[in-house]
Amino acid sequence: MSLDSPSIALVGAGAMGGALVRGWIEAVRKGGGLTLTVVEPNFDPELERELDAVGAVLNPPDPGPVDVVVLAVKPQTFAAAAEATRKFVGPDTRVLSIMAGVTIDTLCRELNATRVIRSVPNTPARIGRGVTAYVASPACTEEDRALIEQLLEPLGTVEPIAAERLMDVVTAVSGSGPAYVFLLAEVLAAAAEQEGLDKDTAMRLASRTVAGAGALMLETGETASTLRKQVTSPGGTTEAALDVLASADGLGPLLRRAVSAAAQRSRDLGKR
Ligand SMILES: NC(=O)C1=CN([C@@H]2O[C@H](COP(=O)(O)OP(=O)(O)OC[C@H]3O[C@@H](n4cnc5c(N)ncnc54)[C@H](O)[C@@H]3O)[C@@H](O)[C@H]2O)C=CC1
Ligand SMILES: O=C(O)[C@@H]1CCC=N1
Repeated sequence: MSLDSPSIALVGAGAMGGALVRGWIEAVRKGGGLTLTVVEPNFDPELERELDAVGAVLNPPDPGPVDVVVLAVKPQTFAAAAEATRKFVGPDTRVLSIMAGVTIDTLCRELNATRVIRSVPNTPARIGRGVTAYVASPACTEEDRALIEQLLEPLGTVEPIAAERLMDVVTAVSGSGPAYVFLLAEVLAAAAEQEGLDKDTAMRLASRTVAGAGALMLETGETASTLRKQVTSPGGTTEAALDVLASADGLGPLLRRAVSAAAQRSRDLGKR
């Protein structure tokens, strides 16, 4: 998809803000344009070069209120960043936040905004394979939602969420979720080492297994449950392992506690 030449002010361009910029660069390559103001002490010079190469306007003088303000600083930094952000917000500006926990109410109040979208991307966005969930304030129009989806689509799939109260669990599942999967690869490799494999072979086998299983699920469209059953021969090795993982103190209750802790942290971040 191309970009309909929006003017954007991006506040914070680290891992996730940088991924957004990379996605927009790819979109502009396909057509349209972009006027981008970046508020970031350490903006990646490679992104500056790429923006220039696709003909985007970077850091125009006196940008004033823009079409979209994107907040991609840490939630703990928001209060400090808010003051410098207000000058980009006018009556027609949409505010798109990717900050964990920060509520639509807080964003409206701190930025004098009404058309606010709170979203949760995840790190596979770096390769366009992320999933971004979002919820819009009541003042947002259909056009606002369409514009925001256009800005998020380069990151991967986009999921509208029905109610803001669900954004904490969304953050705990898809926002933080990649870390759980990477941890799975790490602990699988550690277990392999304990059973006698050398460190490098263990890590290669574990990471290819996690990556291959994820790709299989994505590319076949089959459910996780179906694919799990395909691996599990009656009386076989997988069954022996799953008896442990699915036990009363196994992976299910453990992840239930982990997701609950992450959702609670998201709520707490919103109270600061
Ligand atoms: N990393 C992840 O997996 C996800 C992160 N998020 C949210 O995305 C936001 C950004 O996270 P990351 O990109 O991972 O963090 P990051 O630390 O990579 O990026 C934050 C950037 O903000 C910049 N910054 C700090 N103070 C600033 C200020 N006053 N004005 C402008 N820029 C300032 C920093 O230099 C840094 O580059 C966070 O709010 C986080 O909750 C949401 C979903 C997933
Ligand atoms: O850990 C965090 O707070 C952020 C939000 C979701 C993923 N990373």
